[in-house]
Amino acid sequence: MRIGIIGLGLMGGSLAKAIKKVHAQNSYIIGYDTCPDSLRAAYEDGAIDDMAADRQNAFSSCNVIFICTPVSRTYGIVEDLLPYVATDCIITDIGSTKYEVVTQIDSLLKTSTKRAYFVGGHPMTGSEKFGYSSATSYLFENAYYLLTPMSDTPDFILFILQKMIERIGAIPLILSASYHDFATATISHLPHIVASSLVHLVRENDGDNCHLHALAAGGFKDITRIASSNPAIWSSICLSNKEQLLKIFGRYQIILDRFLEYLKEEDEGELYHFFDAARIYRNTFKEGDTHSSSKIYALQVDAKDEPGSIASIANLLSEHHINIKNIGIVNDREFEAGVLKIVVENKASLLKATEVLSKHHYTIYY
Ligand SMILES: NC(=O)C1=CN([C@@H]2O[C@H](COP(=O)(O)OP(=O)(O)OC[C@H]3O[C@@H](n4cnc5c(N)ncnc54)[C@H](O)[C@@H]3O)[C@@H](O)[C@H]2O)C=CC1
Ligand SMILES: O=C(O)C(=O)Cc1ccc(O)cc1
Repeated sequence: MRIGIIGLGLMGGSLAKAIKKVHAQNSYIIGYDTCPDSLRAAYEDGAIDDMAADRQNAFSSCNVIFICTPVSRTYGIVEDLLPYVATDCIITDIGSTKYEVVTQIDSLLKTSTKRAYFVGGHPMTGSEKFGYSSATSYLFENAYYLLTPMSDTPDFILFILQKMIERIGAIPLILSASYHDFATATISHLPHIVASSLVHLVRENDGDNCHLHALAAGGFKDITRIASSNPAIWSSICLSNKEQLLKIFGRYQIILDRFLEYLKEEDEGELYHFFDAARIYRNTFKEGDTHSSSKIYALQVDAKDEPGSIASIANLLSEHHINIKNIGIVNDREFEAGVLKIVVENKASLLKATEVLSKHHYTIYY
């Protein structure tokens, strides 16, 4: 299969690496990025097989093209590409908003003489990091990958994309574009705005001694991690999901106003209930519990903040034939001592890893 990837940052770079991991023999990836350094880095890494010199002709042989740029760029790229793509080419994107892009491209395709398909996509995974240097081959594992087909998208087109998504370890889920935008405004876009506004609150209220900055730890760092995300990506997301964001902002304001009322009234019972109801609901979100058939076998282990400590743990597990599926530093910890999250293949590997690491005096958490 010949695959095009336009935009080789965190998401596009990760996609290229993930496809290469599972399809190395029978995939040929042509990449393009307006940033020459990202394009060259992806090529030198072997994540892509060819560097497109331009955005148009270079993709004419592709069966599937993924657009992995800021959402504001997607429509223009499809418009430029369309005259050059092969008949029956599948074009998809991975942008965080769907309704605007899908509606505009639907109109474009309906007035075009070219028979090509567009299916909106959105992997529900990522991080506050950005750029090709942060791309990993395992980003999509066990993540929901939302698809928002057009009303006339043929089943076989959807089937091809679903299979590709499953091969990179993600879980395809079909939604309407409008419901997608409502859902992501609520669970992702508004939380990003809240995180950035909390950072502004500290910045604007700190004194010359910077005490607020020095004291902010634990909960503040947990809730504001995503404020470190790429501003170009997030301003583009907000503009593209303006209607749903305004709606959900209004509902959020009602909750804040309710809280303010309880506080002004010194209503201890309602204040208690406010925190308790949130606590109970929050505790029903299990980390990594995305899909019943994709149980994650993971443990967390304290790693010293010194060179070689991660390698020692990885070597230890490898010596005992324990295959590591995923490994990463947990960001949302109160202290900086470093907790390493390790995902293994199955329950037997998890028990063995626990035994081996305990024997070597590592502290383990689940
Ligand atoms: N960051 C995240 O966690 C997630 C992001 N997304 C979506 O993925 C898309 C990409 O985001 P990231 O990879 O995080 O951003 P990024 O900033 O890491 O990468 C974007 C890349 O697109 C390139 N680019 C920009 N304009 C271009 C153009 N006209 N032609 C070719 N390349 C161009 C940039 O040079 C950059 O390398 C966005 O639409 C975002 O909404 C979706 C899920 C998660
Ligand atoms: O880092 C995080 O927690 C994220 O929220 C990543 C993310 C960013 C944008 C998306 O559209 C989906 C996921």
